[in-house]
Amino acid sequence: EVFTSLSDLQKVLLTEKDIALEIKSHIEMEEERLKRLKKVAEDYERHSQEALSDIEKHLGNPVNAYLLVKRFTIDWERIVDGLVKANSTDLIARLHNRGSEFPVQEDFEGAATALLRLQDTYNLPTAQIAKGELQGVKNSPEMTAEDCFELGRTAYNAGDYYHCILWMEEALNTLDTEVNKTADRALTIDYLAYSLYRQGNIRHAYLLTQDLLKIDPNHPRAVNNLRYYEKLLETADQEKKRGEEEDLPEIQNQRLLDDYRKGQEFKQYEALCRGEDIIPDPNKHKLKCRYTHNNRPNLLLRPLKEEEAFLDPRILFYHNMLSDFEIETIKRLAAPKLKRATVQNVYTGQLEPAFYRISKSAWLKEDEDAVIKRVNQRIKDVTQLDMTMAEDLQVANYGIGGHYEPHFDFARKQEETAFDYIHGNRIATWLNYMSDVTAGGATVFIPIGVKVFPKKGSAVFWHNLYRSGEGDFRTRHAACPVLVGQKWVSNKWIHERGNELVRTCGLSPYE
Ligand SMILES: O=C(O)CCC(=O)C(=O)O
Ligand SMILES: [Fe+2]
Repeated sequence: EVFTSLSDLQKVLLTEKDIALEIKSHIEMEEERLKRLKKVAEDYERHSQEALSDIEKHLGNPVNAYLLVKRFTIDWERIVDGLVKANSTDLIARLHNRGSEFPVQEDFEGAATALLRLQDTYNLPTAQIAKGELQGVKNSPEMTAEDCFELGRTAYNAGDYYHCILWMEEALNTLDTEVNKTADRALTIDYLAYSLYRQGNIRHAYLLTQDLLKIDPNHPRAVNNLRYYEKLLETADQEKKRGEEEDLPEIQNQRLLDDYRKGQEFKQYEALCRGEDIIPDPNKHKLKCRYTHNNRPNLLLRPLKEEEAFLDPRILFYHNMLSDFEIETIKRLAAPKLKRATVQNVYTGQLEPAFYRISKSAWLKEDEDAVIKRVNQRIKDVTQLDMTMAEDLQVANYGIGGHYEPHFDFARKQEETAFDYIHGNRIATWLNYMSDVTAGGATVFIPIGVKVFPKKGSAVFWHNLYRSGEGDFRTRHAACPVLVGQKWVSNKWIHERGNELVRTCGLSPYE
């Protein structure tokens, strides 16, 4: 699955370069082959001309007879095998034999789904995406009618008629402007009409199907569909007991959402990702920033700039956490180990990939490199928490539209399997941003309306648990889909055990 991380897609670009070389060398070979094949044709032509000019004399010579037969047997096989058969099967095998860097259908569907997700989350008009404009950033070519069509078809195959309508309409608009048409108008209308019907626009489906029949009068499905839509319209008209033609209603096209996505939280999550202020922070004027060193030798020499992002729960932002060198080292160590991120199944305790978390991640141990040790030490110095039970440093790279939907970092009571008693629950999260993200990719805390935008070298820190060990539900957070650019993060999950005397209980469970 190369679509789940941009790091892997980078390899695909190199593959593309190799492929160009392979094809070019193949063409050279083929040109050579055709040259020799042409010589064979000329030789046959010349030979037959000579022989035909005096057939009897020619065939009267047994050597000639022998040679003629040989031309059609022994020589012939050599010619067919060596010169007539093209070697494209070899080429195909060689091109495909490149292992995991070769994107496959699943990757295409992943990339298509990601584009549609970005369209929804960031409220992007279809025409703008087709023009390659993403929130004012333009660095892709315009999509052809066929590019739009294939996106619509992927949506269709997933039963997503909402996006199918948007993209088939875009395909038709683009077709109108194309000199060299890249898509089939009839087929596009076919998909569009049916999707319109599925979204409850029978009259529109009916009219479009009529258009389709003008292009292709014998289209078998269109003939049947037209009759079917006609019937539906008749019944609808009878029910309304209205004889008169009414105006064409506006197209209805509702986004397809499951129950969770229809709910309040998901709406708020998407609004936060777009940078909207969903809950004004009443304590905004009280937020402070300072240099922090905690009297630690390393930090005294290099204090961190600490900024409060929210007071309760306390969310802290650190401006100068990692150096470029440290970031490059962490990325370099993690790149070969990146694997599709998994989440723990609440019921089985098993780790499995999930559509709501699309990124690749790797774990780095402290002894792998001095940089890891140094970064871990810095986190310890700043948070003053005990790290004995902390998890290894996790590195994540988000792919096209990569995201992590709202979740808690701590395990809830019903997920007893998630964390053992030796380590305890995840008391706190330290999250390093290891790249700037051109657009999108914020970390958002939904219940409190906080959004943190990644900045290379900076970090955020928060406690997931109250001092009592109760989970703090206000820390529910998410990683918004990356709209433009790359997103690399690394994080350290710190656990309860060892911190009993560092972060002691208060008087109430919720402080
Ligand atoms: O990448 C982010 O912004 C947040 C990641 C996160 O919440 C997690 O990995 O648990
Ligand atoms: Fe998280």
